[in-house]
Amino acid sequence: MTVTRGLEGVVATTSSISSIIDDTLTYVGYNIDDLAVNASFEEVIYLLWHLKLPNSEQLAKLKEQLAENAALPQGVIEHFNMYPIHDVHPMAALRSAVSLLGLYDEEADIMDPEANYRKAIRLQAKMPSIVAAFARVRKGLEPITPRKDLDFAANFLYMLTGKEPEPIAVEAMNKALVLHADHELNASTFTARVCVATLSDVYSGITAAIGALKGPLHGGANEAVMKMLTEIGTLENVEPYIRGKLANKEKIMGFGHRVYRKGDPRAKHLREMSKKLTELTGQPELYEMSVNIEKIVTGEKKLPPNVDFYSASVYHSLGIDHDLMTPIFAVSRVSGWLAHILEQYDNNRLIRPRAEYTGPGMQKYIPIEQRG
Ligand SMILES: CC(=O)SCCNC(=O)CCNC(=O)[C@H](O)C(C)(C)COP(=O)(O)OP(=O)(O)OC[C@H]1O[C@@H](n2cnc3c(N)ncnc32)[C@H](O)[C@@H]1OP(=O)(O)O
Ligand SMILES: O=C([O-])CC(=O)C(=O)O
Repeated sequence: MTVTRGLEGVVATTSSISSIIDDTLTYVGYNIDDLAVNASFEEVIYLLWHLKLPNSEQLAKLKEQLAENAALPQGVIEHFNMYPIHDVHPMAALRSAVSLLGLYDEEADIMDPEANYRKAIRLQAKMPSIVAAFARVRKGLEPITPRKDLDFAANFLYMLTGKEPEPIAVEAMNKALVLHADHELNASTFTARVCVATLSDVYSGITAAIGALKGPLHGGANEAVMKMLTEIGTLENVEPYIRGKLANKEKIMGFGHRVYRKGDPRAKHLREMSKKLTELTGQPELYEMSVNIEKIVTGEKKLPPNVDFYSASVYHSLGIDHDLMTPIFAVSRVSGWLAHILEQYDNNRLIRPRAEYTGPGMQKYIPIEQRG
């Protein structure tokens, strides 16, 4: 048996959704650089689910479907008050809420493609409502009813804050959502595909994927980057802090990638936004600290920043609570997870690799009273 730890380089499926070839990321053949500058998040959702960009009518219909399905069942909102411990992480709340949402969906276990597409719409529409509602309920605030006249990015910011967002904030959120939407067979997408390849339901697949995204080696890295920036605190402290971590062989969050070697093409868009937004909010040192960290880590370790590095200062500049950064990633990535789930159902095969056994050889059962 050949063991490939972490399945590095293993090609486990075919997919028409997104590709990473020679450090270039495309969604259905469209370069991410093109989409980041030109596309709305709703267009990207349509692209990932239908493998083509929508015309105006198709886009209008999708927007209407998302708006119609954004409201949450009251029970999902109420369950946030039932958690036995106080400081529940919003990713844990999101994971639980999505699982609970499945109990409200009469079609949850209906497996035909039309029913699965309807569930995709409901989940995509409700994920931002869950994140925003939890963010408010935990502070003792009322959740905000989603608005049907706002686009996805604007409505999400509106539900978080209760205020109609500035155009620059909407532009930044839309771009961040576009950049995070899909990424070939990353850990959470693979998790979703493994789950539904048993012919389990869409809600189970998304719940499992949220669990995988939560970890700091994956989506959880954006919150970890913000924690690091907060700990560093000043521009002068960057050098000793980062060099100290590297000397201790600790990982610097937001750097490195399993697939990219020269660099993550999404990072430059987030770097640009970080520069603009930190200047606008009067915190340019946050961007300067980030740039200095990048200089040291690329110089010492030849590791470029990934998507999570500059997204931290972007979301911070938008006034977003630091522990909501990974849930925002999930609000975007659910579009990709759903695309992959629909693709998996369409041409399913159980995903079941092997493990090379390294435990003890054959043993004989010893009755408990004879064991030492
Ligand atoms: C959306 C996303 O999921 S993007 C990734 C988000 N995650 C992070 O930013 C967390 C920090 N980065 C990492 O942990 C890794 O780079 C990963 C998990 C992303 C990729 O990991 P892998 O492909 O498994 O690489 P692995 O962890 O084996 O690293 C290879 C070498 O580079 C080093 N390295 C990798 N990333 C880092 C880092 N961020 N800081 C310091 N050293 C690093 C490792 O220590 C290792 O060194 P060694 O060979 O001397 O032991
Ligand atoms: O592809 C990966 O391994 C992680 C990543 O960058 C993503 O999911 O966006």
